[in-house]
Amino acid sequence: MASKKREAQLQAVVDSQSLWDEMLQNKGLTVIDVYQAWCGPCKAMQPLFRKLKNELNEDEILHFAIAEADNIVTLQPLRDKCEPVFLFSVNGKIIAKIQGANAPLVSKKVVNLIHEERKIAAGEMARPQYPEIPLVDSDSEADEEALHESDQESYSIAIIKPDAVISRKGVEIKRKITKAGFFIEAEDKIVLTEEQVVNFYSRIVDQPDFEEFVSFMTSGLSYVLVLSQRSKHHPPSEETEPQPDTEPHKPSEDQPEVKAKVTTGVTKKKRDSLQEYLGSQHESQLCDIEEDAANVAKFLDIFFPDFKKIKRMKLEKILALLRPNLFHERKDDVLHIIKDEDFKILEQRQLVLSEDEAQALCKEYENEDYFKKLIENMTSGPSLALVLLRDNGLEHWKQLLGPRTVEEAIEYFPESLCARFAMDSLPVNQLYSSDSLETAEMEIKHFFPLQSTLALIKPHATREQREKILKIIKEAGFELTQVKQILLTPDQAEKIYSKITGKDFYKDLLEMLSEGPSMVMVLTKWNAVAKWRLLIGPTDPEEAKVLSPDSIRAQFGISKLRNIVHGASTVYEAKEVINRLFEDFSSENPEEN
Ligand SMILES: Nc1ncnc2c1ncn2[C@@H]1O[C@H](COP(=O)(O)OP(=O)(O)OP(=O)(O)O)[C@@H](O)[C@H]1O
Repeated sequence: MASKKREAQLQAVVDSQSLWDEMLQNKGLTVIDVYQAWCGPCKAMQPLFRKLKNELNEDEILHFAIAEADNIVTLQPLRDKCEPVFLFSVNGKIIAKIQGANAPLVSKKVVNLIHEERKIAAGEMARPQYPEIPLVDSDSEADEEALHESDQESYSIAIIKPDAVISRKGVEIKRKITKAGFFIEAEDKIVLTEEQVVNFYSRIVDQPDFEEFVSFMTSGLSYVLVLSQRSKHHPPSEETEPQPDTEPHKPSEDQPEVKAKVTTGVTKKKRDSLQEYLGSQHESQLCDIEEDAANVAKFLDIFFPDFKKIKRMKLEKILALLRPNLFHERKDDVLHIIKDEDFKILEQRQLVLSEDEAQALCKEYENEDYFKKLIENMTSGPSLALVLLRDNGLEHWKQLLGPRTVEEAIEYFPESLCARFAMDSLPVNQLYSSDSLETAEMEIKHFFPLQSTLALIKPHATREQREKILKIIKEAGFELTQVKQILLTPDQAEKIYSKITGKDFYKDLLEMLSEGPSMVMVLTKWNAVAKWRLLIGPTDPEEAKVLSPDSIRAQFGISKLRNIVHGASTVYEAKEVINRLFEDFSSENPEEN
């Protein structure tokens, strides 16, 4: 397991066109790992490169480099490749290319080329006139590109509108869409911005009530879905055709099967029928579908800019834990490694484990004679629990950690975190990993239980400020569970502010709330009440600017009264207000439930 630092020593980092041009001045052979920013250089090949470097011992004529395709114009044709590409440059000329981490082939190529260089230097052979190879255009690559193109064409984008979401019909519509043979490739539950609505509905911008329509579309949560019908491996099957005016075929038990049944060959016909099909199901008013390939490509960029990247990934959420001694002594070192290894830390908390929790997390050691000592140690002080996200996260974390005992780690895997962070206090790995994704899910639910809070964007927020605040909310990892834009009545305001109705500024508060609609939201995440309070900052924006300059109130608040947002103060208050307020909202639309 190589750290980034060691990689950098072994391979020169080429991350700009000028460094690329400079690298081409190398004498002899340079083996270049061309990588994409989102997946990083190919770690699997690094032991091979290190071995070749040591065994061939030709530092003057054998060089290794990593080059990021996105930053180098010459490498443009290699952008967005999902497998690693290795280029072989001899005296500045790219003479060979190998796709995929094919260690035997790469090794053979390097050994042959270095033998040639040795013979040339010894005057035993003339330098072969290898042609410079093009970076693309092999048939297989052209095919791959075409395949990506056709993949893209087979997507459509659906928007399930706010009235459907608030009346809880969104889930039902999604079910009907999958029943009609579509696979939901990606989805998001968001409050659309004005720009997104204008873009998606550009064909109707000239209609007289368009402005009103935009207000409605930006007033609450919508679902945005990326749908596909493609399967490269199954022949067309008449059976799977949806029948717009009859009951559609039986839903598949699981979505991948739905995906596997349909084919590119029938895509167009089936796609044409989705809007019609939803019409026959009386849902077409609640859901709009875009199928035009050019528009779909544009909307993918708008709504899911990372769609292509994420689709190729296997993003996995895992629980990691630093046992008490490690947390106490070397927390920062471990956190640096976690970040260097491209894990995103979604949540983290210190906690003193109960005996039951410690026993559950140390189950793998329960038959060891040091088990009792281990449990004592685990419950003796705070541990650090983390929720981590990464492509192939579970496997990567396990590999980084190495074996379960220090003895084994030191003997066989000295670079593993188990060996590097070994401590006298315990013979076991100081870091914990869930053993499977299922366990990870259960552990995350246990250590990071979800909580909801009530939040409000006050009427004086401009549309632009509201959109920025919603973006901050999303980026902070809150799920927008419910959203309703509403002109709060004094009764409803009292439900939110029951604690302060006796204050002398309460009248002003009511007056301010009557100036226009507020955006009332339920936000959900671990520790949501406290996290939201932290994000909004102190009541007085002037104080917020000093104490918490990045907070929402510091950025957008005007005065104590017009401090842009509200948040419930306690978990109890949040629960009470959400129940009372949203009960109230649903009784406004009884026919919708
Ligand atoms: N001194 C004041 N003058 C004018 N308005 C005030 C004053 N203090 C509070 N408010 C208004 O009343 C709201 C509720 O006041 P509270 O004391 O509960 O503050 P808070 O808990 O920080 O804010 P919130 O409950 O809105 O999150 C504040 O958000 C603010 O709009």
